[in-house]
Amino acid sequence: MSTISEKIFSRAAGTEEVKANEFVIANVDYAMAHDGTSILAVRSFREMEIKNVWNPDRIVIPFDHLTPANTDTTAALQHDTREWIKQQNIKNFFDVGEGICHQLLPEKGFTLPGKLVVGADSHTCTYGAFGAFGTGVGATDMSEIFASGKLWFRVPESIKITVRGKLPRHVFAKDLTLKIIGTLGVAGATYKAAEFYGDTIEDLTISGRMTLCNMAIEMGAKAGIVPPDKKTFDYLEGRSVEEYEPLYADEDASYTKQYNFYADELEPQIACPHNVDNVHNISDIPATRIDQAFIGTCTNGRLEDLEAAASILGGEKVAVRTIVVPASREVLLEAVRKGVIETLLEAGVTVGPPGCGPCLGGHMGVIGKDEVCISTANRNFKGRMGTGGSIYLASPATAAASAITGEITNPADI
Ligand SMILES: CC(C)[C@H](C(=O)O)[C@@H](O)C(=O)O
Ligand code: SF4
Repeated sequence: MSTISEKIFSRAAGTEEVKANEFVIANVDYAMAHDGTSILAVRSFREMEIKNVWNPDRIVIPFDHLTPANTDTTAALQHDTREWIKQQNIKNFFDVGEGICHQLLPEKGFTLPGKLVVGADSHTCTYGAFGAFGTGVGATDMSEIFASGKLWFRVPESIKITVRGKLPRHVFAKDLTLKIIGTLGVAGATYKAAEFYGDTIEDLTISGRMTLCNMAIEMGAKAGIVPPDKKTFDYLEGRSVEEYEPLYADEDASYTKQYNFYADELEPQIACPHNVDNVHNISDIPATRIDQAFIGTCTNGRLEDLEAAASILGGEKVAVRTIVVPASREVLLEAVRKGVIETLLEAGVTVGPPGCGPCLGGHMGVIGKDEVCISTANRNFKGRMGTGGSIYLASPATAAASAITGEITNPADI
């Protein structure tokens, strides 16, 4: 009678049947740090005066947050980290332009069902879309993993979220995700593992499941997990770096809470400033002008997202500056091959290099103090994209529709 998380931790800790709330020391299957956090993890690793990392092949480092470097300070720090990566013989290093960590680890086959993947980034929970236990830690914890390959955990309790029905036209995984977070609240799943079930979840594409699991942390969850199925195995075919064994919850697994959602009547959702759980039906939002639209990030920067935007923007012109940042080189290449980028460029969109782009306000689309941005990202905290400004979170289709009119707009109205 175990949940998926209990099973993964039993395997990773090499103990029989660990239960929620037990403390374990787990072997980490893959460890990830990006340019922002590897710098700090390396600093603390050096302070430990340990010579070599535990296993260079199990460490993955994408440079995505401030790439290409925005200042000479950033450039110098990145240079130092690159040197350390070379010296440690870490081959899984993805430099400028390869893409966002949470897109690259799945594409490169590191996020496998039943595995424990820990990242020095809060949205590491994205990997639950593949039936892995993916979770974020701070840079100091990451340096411990670099050194030993292990980390202690309190095995989380689990909640069960079941979604039934068919998402209407113009309503996407992002809208469902916002609905769930709006209902549970930013602390509604604190330190819980959220397992997702139901025909709506089964119908979601891999990309949609990644959007859903990506935002699990926004309701406080330690992980968000979709049980792996044929779609998962098909995606991983030809990508997975090693064998894996999918793990599923037992029928009588114990959940501290169960929630039910219905997709049939859902309309596009908007998370209004300045909290991710300030979620409303788009029809309840008063006329709101925008200055910028941003489509990208580890939440919504995949091919399917760019296609959804292009299907709205095709033959139209944007009324406000509109920035599209593909989540990875693979996404960008596919979007070029399929003519999606051409459609976006013709509509007046600015396309940036794969990476986080302006998501956390570092560069390439920071907003002014009184400006309003509609964004497909996962956070709308005050100051997230600049010292001031307001951020409305939405799906790529809603962001694209709003870019055309210059105010928050339901894609059904275009
Ligand atoms: C910079 C990094 C530590 C941070 C995170 O952990 O999430 C960033 O990716 C974010 O989205 O705010
Ligand atoms: S795209 Fe945004 S949310 Fe995702 S890892 Fe980068 S900064 Fe964080």
